[in-house]
Amino acid sequence: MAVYTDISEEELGAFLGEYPVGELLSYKGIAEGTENSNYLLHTFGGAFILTLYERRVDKADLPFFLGLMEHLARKGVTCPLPVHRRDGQTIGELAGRPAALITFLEGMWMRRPTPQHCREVGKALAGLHQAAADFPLTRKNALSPGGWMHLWEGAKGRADEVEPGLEREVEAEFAEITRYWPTDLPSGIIHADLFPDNVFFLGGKVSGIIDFYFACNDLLAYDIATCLNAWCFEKDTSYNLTKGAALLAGYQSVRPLEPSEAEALPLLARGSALRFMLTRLHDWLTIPDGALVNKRDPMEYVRRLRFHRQVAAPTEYGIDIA
Ligand SMILES: Nc1ncnc2c1ncn2[C@@H]1O[C@H](COP(=O)(O)OP(=O)(O)OP(=O)(O)O)[C@@H](O)[C@H]1O
Ligand SMILES: N[C@@H](CCO)C(=O)O
Repeated sequence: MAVYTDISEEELGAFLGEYPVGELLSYKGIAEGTENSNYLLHTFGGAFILTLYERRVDKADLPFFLGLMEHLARKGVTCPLPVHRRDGQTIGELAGRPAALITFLEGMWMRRPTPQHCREVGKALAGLHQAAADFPLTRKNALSPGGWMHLWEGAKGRADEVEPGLEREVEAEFAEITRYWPTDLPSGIIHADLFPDNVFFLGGKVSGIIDFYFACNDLLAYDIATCLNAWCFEKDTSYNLTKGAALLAGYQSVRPLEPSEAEALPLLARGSALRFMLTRLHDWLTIPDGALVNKRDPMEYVRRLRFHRQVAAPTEYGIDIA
């Protein structure tokens, strides 16, 4: 459960007074997510999500994240819309935290995505890349190779607590991945965390995309690599080629990949696995046991890293190279 900050009915009522949403009817903490505190609210005006920004979110980035959601929604991507206060602002403050109110999206996230879901998410990702292309703000990816090193420096001394030998293994990965990391592929705004819990479905179709708090400017194909990691592995860490092929075909039905992007997939997938392993490792070592947060297992991503390391060609991900 990710509720780091408790709020009282009185302070919430006062906060909502600034918004044209009517009187508060009910609110409760949401038992999912890891990064921010989220509450589901019902008011006379409808259902909303209240987010209090914690830990990794820099307040200075909020205009980028919230502005991006408005931009995407205007372009037909179903994502939450930030609610404007009466003074026109979308960012307020509650319980000492920056806070925003966004619209509630209907739909369910898929605990067990099928190849058809993977195809739909591939299409949705390409649509997002296209819709975001003319968003005027930019944000550097804080979790690209420079940021990974920062996380690793803080965690490596204790990595062997998670699995003996992990420190040496990850050191070697860093050296390889950063040495060959591409910089000249098509870039734009990426979601950067498009995991199944951030994509809602209704009737087999994507009904909404949430959680833009890692969005940034980076390589478009890196976002695809993250989706392959998040959507196309089974519980036993076997890669599901049918799901991978469906996700890639879905993406390419909207935006065909350039040959250089397809070529880079194994390395991008490796880098993306390293990135999620590192944030998980950091959290694993720093969040106290018993905190009301789901700690995610870094080893799931170490195992993905090991898979990508032995991939010899992008076709092993199921990509159709014309
Ligand atoms: N606009 C929305 N409409 C409906 N439900 C939402 C919305 N935004 C968030 N939620 C719910 O809140 C949960 C947590 O939201 P979110 O993923 O943004 O949190 P987070 O702490 O950033 O999580 P993550 O670990 O994925 O980064 C979601 O899984 C979903 O159940
Ligand atoms: N999607 C991330 C957590 C939130 O950023 C993970 O599974 O590690």
